[in-house]
Amino acid sequence: MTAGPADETEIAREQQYFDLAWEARERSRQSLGAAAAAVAGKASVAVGKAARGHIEQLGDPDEAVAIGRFDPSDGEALYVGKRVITDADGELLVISWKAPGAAPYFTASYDDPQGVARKRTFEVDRNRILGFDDVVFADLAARVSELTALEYEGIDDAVLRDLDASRTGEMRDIVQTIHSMQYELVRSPLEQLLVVQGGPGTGKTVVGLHRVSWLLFNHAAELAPSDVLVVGPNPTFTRYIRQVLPGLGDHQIEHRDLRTLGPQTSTGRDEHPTVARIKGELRMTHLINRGLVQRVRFPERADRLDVGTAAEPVASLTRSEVEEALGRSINQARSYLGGRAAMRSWITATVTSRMPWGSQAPAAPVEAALERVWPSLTSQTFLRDLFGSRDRLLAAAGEQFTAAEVRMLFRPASDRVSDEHWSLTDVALLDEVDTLLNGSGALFGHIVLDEAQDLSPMQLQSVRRRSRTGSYTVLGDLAQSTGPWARDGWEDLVAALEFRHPASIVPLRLGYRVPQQVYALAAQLLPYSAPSVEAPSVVRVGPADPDLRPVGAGDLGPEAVRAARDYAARGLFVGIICADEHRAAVVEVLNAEGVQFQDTRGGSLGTSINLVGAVDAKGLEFEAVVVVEPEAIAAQGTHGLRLLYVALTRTTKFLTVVHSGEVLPIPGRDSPERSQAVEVTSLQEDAPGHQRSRASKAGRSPKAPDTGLDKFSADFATAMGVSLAENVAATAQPRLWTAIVTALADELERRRDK
Ligand SMILES: Nc1ncnc2c1ncn2[C@@H]1O[C@H](COP(=O)(O)OP(=O)(O)OP(=O)(O)O)[C@@H](O)[C@H]1O
Repeated sequence: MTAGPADETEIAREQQYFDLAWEARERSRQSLGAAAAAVAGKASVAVGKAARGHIEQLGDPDEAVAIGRFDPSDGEALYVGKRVITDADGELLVISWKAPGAAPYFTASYDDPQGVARKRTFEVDRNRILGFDDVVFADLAARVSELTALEYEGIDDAVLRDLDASRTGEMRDIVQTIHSMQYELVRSPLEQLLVVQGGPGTGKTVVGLHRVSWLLFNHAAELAPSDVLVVGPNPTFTRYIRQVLPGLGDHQIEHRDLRTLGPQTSTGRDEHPTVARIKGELRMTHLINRGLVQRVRFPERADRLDVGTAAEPVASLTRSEVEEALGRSINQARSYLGGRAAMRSWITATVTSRMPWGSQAPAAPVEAALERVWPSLTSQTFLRDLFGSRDRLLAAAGEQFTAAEVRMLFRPASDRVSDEHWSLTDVALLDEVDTLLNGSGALFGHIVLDEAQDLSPMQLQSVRRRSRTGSYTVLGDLAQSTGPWARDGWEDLVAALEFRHPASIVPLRLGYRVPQQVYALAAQLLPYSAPSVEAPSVVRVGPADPDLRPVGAGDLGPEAVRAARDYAARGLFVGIICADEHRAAVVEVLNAEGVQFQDTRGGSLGTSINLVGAVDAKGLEFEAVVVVEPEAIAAQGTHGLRLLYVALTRTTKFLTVVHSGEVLPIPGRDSPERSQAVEVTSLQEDAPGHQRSRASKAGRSPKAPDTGLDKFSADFATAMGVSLAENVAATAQPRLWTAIVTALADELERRRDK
């Protein structure tokens, strides 16, 4: 934005406020620092810790004090920032974006200004104001018929600027530009299983993370940071997102990925999809359960259990008394190892009672006898032994698996358990075993599950067992669902996770990441790969059309590297996405040409060129993407076209497709029932009013999805006499809001029940 003379005066005025707030914040930092230093090394560790915690809450000294402000028609302007700032007298200078009082900044719209006359979004360089964008709601309302699609949807220049900003290997927060639809999800009640379905780049991940921050602020009494678990698909993704929450002032939140969601990390064992599919099924819990119980047994062909050796006998227990004790311990035990401890106590007590008065059963012989009837196991030793023995598998499988399935599950066991290779599906099984061995582990009050569309029932069970409350935010896109457990609906996931609280499935419909020209290409896959999924409306037009480069099969690697190097030379953050079969060819050229690159299989992103497998590209984004040989990506698994859709939708700006086969290898493309074209227009280029008429043509309002909450929460607030001023006061009293949200949730539940 270019500032005119009037703007210059206004910027100077705003800068004064920014300077004032900055000084107040830095004064707080100094006094907290002094308090922490004063108690350092003394007994008041808690005071020092609290002071340091508060300093952390103040954020970076370079951070701008506010992201924007809004002017109520009948009151003073309110500045909204990432954190609360008060002056020396405790007066609020900046309210937190998470406070209920800040809601109008995000939710005011031209047809429901909510008492807001104007919303201003600042453009800053650290705490220096460079300019601002104003939305004057009265103006918008007066020219409804002329609104551009962007204005209609509430997308302003600040959003477009943000989307054009450079990308690195770390996701950033979007506090300043959270869209009203996204905000409704961010602040929707804690007590629910919220499933967010949205196309690529609709903001599911950022929304999920901002929701965590919002929940922690507004439900501080029920939810501590260490009570929140964020689960992503792989370590690269987790590294990509893990700075967002600390940047929002929320530390100590646990991040895990599916490869580490168990007692043992996956070591990348390759597995046939049919085997992976079987191992993802819930009947595996029966197999594991039975397999474990069968490890507890009196030795065959023996009628006594001797404690001690032939040379040094201690005692001898009969088969029947031991079997009776085993049965009792199994029935009463809460875990395998708990039962084993009970059995140890029984052997010790029984042997002691048969020894001369005053003697105690010696520990080592008792342990050896115990090991023969109730072996000590770890999850890894148990599963290695189970999969490595056809007899054990057959005995555990019972009627629930066919002989062919048992054959598929069998694999030769490694000599040492540390040499065993574990697949991704093994992790969920090991987790099941771990729970049976040791009982439940840590439980969380809220779980965010990202890229949830691919999870197997066993993986969902792993997630479910970590939930204490049934409160989840589940994020995913059915059109990107691939792998052995690809799904076309959310019903089974909801059934697997839902308990205590109701589920709601809410869509996100605006595509932020992918530019219109690129999405127009990718969206052609949708009618074939995921016909029931609606394409998002893309927000903006990109800088270039997709660059499609036909080459001979032998030139795929060199051409892909050439394109990537060109992008990197322009300072862009690049991803080369290919099928596994082309990885080696690309690596060879990269190495031969001495190109620095990051192979994301190592678990992280580099800052320039990254080489990414199509499956691992999920959730990631780059400024420029080079997709290598779409046919090979589409041939990976039964949902290859979905995988290609993922690969084509990773860019924020440029896309090059290097191909020797077809760019969009769609089988049966010309069949009439599938030939409907997907029209992808960008809101940015839409003629005035176009978006509105298009939306009404499709029979839906372009406003936020009707969760029933919007209107109701407005009614409820009015009924309770919660004015804007009181909402602001609630900034300092999050508990009031908690009460409102709880009451809202109760009321919603009551209505649902009716
Ligand atoms: N309101 C917004 N303002 C600015 N940027 C946004 C907004 N919403 C989303 N974005 C940006 O759009 C991009 C995509 O967001 P995100 O990764 O959360 O999408 P996603 O729906 O999870 O995508 P995928 O399905 O590919 O995993 C990110 O760069 C994010 O910062």
